[in-house]
Amino acid sequence: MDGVVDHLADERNKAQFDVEEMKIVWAGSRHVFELSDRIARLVASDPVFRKDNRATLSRKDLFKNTLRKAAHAWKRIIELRLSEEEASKLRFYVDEAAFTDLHWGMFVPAIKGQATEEQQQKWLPLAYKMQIIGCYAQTELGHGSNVQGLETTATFDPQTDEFDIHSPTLTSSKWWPGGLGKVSTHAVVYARLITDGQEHGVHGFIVQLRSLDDHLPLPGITIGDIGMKFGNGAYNTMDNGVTRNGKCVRSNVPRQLIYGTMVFVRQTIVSDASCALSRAVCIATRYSAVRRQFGSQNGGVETQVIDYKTQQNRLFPLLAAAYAFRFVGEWLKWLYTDVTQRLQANDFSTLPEAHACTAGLKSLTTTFTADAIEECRKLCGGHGYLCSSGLPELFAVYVPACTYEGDNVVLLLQVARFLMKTVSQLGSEKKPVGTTAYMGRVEHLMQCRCSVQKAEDWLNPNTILEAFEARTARMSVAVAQKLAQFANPEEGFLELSPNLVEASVAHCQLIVVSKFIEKLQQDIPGKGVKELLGMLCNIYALNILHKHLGDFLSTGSITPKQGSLANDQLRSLYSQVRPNAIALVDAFNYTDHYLGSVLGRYDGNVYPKLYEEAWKDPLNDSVVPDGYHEYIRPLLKNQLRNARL
Ligand SMILES: CC/C=C\C/C=C\C/C=C\C/C=C\CC/C=C/C(=O)SCCNC(=O)CCNC(=O)[C@H](O)C(C)(C)COP(=O)(O)OP(=O)(O)OC[C@H]1O[C@@H](n2cnc3c(N)ncnc32)[C@H](O)[C@@H]1OP(=O)(O)O
Ligand SMILES: Cc1cc2nc3c(=O)[nH]c(=O)nc-3n(C[C@H](O)[C@H](O)[C@H](O)COP(=O)(O)OP(=O)(O)OC[C@H]3O[C@@H](n4cnc5c(N)ncnc54)[C@H](O)[C@@H]3O)c2cc1C
Repeated sequence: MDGVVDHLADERNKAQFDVEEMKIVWAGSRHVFELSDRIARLVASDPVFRKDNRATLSRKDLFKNTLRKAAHAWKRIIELRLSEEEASKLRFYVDEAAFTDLHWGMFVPAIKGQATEEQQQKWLPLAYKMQIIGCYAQTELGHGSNVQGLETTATFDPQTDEFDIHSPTLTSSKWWPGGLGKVSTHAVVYARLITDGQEHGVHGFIVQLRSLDDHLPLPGITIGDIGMKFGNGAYNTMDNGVTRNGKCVRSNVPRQLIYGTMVFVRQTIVSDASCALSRAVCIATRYSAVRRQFGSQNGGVETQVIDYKTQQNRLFPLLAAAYAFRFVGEWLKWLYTDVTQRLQANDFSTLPEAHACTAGLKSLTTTFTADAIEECRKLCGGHGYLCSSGLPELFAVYVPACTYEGDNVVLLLQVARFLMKTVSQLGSEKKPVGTTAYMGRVEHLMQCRCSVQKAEDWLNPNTILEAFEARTARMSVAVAQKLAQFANPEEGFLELSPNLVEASVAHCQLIVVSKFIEKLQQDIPGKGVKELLGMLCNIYALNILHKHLGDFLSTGSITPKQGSLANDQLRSLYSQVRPNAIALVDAFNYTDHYLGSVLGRYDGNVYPKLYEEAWKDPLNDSVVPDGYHEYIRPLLKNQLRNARL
């Protein structure tokens, strides 16, 4: 900030905690913080990674620009001999959806998780050096959620020792895979395995799609892009593809491992939610401190909009959620690592819980984040609607996360199956463990009474936890009892699916709250850091309680009076967080390049920069617009009307 006026300096001076230490907590460790900081600055200072022109480029130019950036990123990774961790951070800060996301995020993990040793030795070195580019081709035109309904077949031909991959119908065309449309040379294709005329369910196969010499599709394969997607710029940097038919290599893995890639990617999506959410919150918080409306006395300064309680009530729960998702993401990473180690030792016992947690938390965090980005846009008033605020593009890129890698409702129904199974086993030998351990105390949770008598009582983590546990246990048991009344359980499951989804949401919210509380039990250094995190944890929990008051009241987990006290406590927490708001978003340590927002600039110098940015629009290249002579001038001169007379 040398030589630059910091319009937010007063705000930064108000902070009551050690921001530098909070940056370490947010990053996860000092090592990750230093590495991220170095790579973020490297990307920000490289003109090839400029991204402020995305909204005005045509699709073709946008796509070519993405190819250029991806090639440049790879060049820098090689030149600087970046480690895998550094390279992945570099792609993160380049911040442009591209085929490389799928290559590194799904193709490589699918081979690592599903291929045999021999296959890995063949394919991984090629993929690591980007001598082949891969994608993940599961979804078809006719089926996405219903993986077992995929129509593509892989028929083994013992004569040639090959699998014949066939898409027999239009609906069996692979449709959506990122990177498939224009770039990928290879794909992990999911198809129904057929040997000796017998079907063996859906398996993954590595298929070469394009020639490595001239990039043309191999014989029998038709490939293209599926067309423009939501939002200008945004996810249109990605080629999502359609393809039909093909020959392929082979695969032979246990069925459960086929699901492993989805568990892995869902886990990364939860961490990614905290990034997208924190980014939107950073923009809205800084702008809310800069923006002033009303309240001036005798010509004095007007009120910063961040000081309005309604603004705080909308903004601070989102800030709290960004931290909450960060910590639950950390925990989920640990869970995934643990389950992977067990799977390698042929222990599949924790896979159902890992599946339920990744599916449920992916659903919860992406739904919340997509809604929150839109809320942040509204929190920035009219200027939030400008592309230069960064929020429209962030929303357009982010919102498909509610659909890809599993539709969020379909995923919650998976959690519901897991929950109902857990409830049905209560009282048996099989004790609930991990995230469902609380169900082991179901008798207590069904009849316990919340002890809150005054607002401050809601600051006790055990009180919060018990209220959340009671709500979830009671909702789960109630829906399980209703299910038991159906002669056909599958019919009951369909009929009661809205209630089941609500119980799943409650369970996932409980996980997030409990992992935040667990985080606070760790040793967290730095003046005031733990205190601020404690406030955010309480805001996250009490805001959910307020928003889902109906659940808490109808299950009798709290009384109306206690609900009202929770709300009083929330308001008091907002006042305590307010002086720390700017420092709390500074702790994300985002560069202005990564934020990509005039409203969220670190220095808060919003108005001159908004003005400057507006002049850069191609529409302002000429003072008199194209089309004036054809369409405006005749109108003004009434020439058309005169001609008719
Ligand atoms: C810009 C990018 C930003 C961020 C991302 C960051 C990093 C990530 C990198 C790249 C991502 C980039 C872009 C996104 C790309 C998107 C890719 C995709 O979308 S790929 C396609 C994903 N498709 C799906 O997710 C399909 C959803 N459907 C399913 O998962 C399943 O089919 C479903 C669970 C719905 C199946 O239901 P059902 O028919 O009941 O089950 P089935 O018979 O198949 O199985 C029964 C049995 O298995 C259990 N099970 C199901 N799934 C899993 C699993 N994943 N793991 C473990 N176990 C599983 C199920 O519970 C059941 O068990 P029981 O018999 O009840 O014990
Ligand atoms: C940007 C983007 C990138 C993608 N990238 C890839 C990729 O790289 N590779 C790939 O293979 N796929 C990819 N996909 C596809 C994606 O995984 C699927 O779109 C997703 O799994 C949802 O499936 P669907 O489209 O079949 O939705 P549908 O299942 O058709 O959903 C339609 C509606 O039906 C509801 N519904 C469906 N089933 C049920 C049920 N059992 N009970 C209640 N409601 C139900 C859903 O909630 C939803 O409201 C991508 C999609 C997008 C948008």
